[in-house]
Amino acid sequence: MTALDTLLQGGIRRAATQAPYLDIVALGKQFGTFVALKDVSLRVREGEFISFLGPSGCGKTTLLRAIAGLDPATTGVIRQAGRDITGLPPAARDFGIVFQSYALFPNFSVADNIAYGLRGPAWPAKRVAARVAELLDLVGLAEHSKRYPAQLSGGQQQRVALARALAPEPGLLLLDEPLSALDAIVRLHLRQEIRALQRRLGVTTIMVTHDQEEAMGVSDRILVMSRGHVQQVGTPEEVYRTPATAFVASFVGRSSAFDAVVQAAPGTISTHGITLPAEAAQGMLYGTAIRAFVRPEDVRLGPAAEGMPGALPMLVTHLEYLGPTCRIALERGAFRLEADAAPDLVRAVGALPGAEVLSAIPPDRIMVFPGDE
Ligand SMILES: Nc1ncnc2c1ncn2[C@@H]1O[C@H](COP(=O)(O)OP(=O)(O)OP(=O)(O)O)[C@@H](O)[C@H]1O
Repeated sequence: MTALDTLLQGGIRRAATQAPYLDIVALGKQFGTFVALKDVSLRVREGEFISFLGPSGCGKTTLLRAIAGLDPATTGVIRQAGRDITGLPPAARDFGIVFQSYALFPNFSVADNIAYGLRGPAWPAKRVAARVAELLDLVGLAEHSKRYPAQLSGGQQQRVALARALAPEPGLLLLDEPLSALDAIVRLHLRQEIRALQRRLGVTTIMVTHDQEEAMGVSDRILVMSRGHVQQVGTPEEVYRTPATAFVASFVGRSSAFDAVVQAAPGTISTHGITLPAEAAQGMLYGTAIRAFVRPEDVRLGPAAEGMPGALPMLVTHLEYLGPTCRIALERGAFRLEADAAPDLVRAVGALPGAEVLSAIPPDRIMVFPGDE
């Protein structure tokens, strides 16, 4: 073993044994008979940025509110920094929170809004003033400290809300759809700012969002939820490339989905009379009904498809020019695929509506899941 190996192994051992900063164990939440969260477990490392992603009503906000103590869980345990906080009221917990609707005090100036939580003996006036000045700088609003919320744009108001949440130096920053009310450009800009700020401060952060691009763009890991269940927890690349369930494959990123059946030859599936090699089907029982997914950027066209197993001519039925790529709808009988290709390639292979192009899917790029999932 080299010195580097020893060092790496030591690091891995330390990471594996390090207690999580936030430890959520078998959390459940019921509203009457309605089960909003079921058996949710998650370990968040110190300094990590985690997003809760899922469709409307899946339980993301309920989970965030349980962590904050705003709506305590029915069952399960939550530990923060080794302390069992499950039964603690919000005021006894250590977090800052930002909501979608800025929730600023309209009759307080920007500076007073930020100072709002800085009370008690630990915060003499001088320290408050210094902390407010520091945060105004941090969120780029030093010149606006005397303004009132109504005199600020939506993005600026959300920066004030962020500064207010961070002011008491909480161990945990909770963001509940913080960007949803903003327009697309401000939204993109602010999400990058939030991430940069979070990295700089090293504050453990959880963000609720239903926008997958947002979650992919800023998170260390994403927790994907559906109907109160955790579907997968993984890095953006893991949830995109190796989704754990059919739900994750269809919810995260674009894909063409089709029903298929596992064939007798190992690693092959068939759909609408077409046989395709699919590595993921290897080891699955002959005759198993599956749901398959293919990402549009994985479809090979023209010369790139030549000689690939399963390559077949497909009819171009529709073409959308999107700037850097074109989105192409392909069809062969009832089998339909969506493909993304650079405009140059589209021109080179003549993939125009009405034309046929040779198309293929690399066998390792077909994601398959048992049909009843
Ligand atoms: N106080 C409540 N009483 C009854 N049901 C509730 C309550 N709060 C939430 N629910 C239900 O729990 C489920 C999860 O709600 P939650 O707000 O966590 O969803 P979400 O994933 O955050 O959705 P959205 O993105 O729309 O905010 C929903 O079906 C919702 O109707």
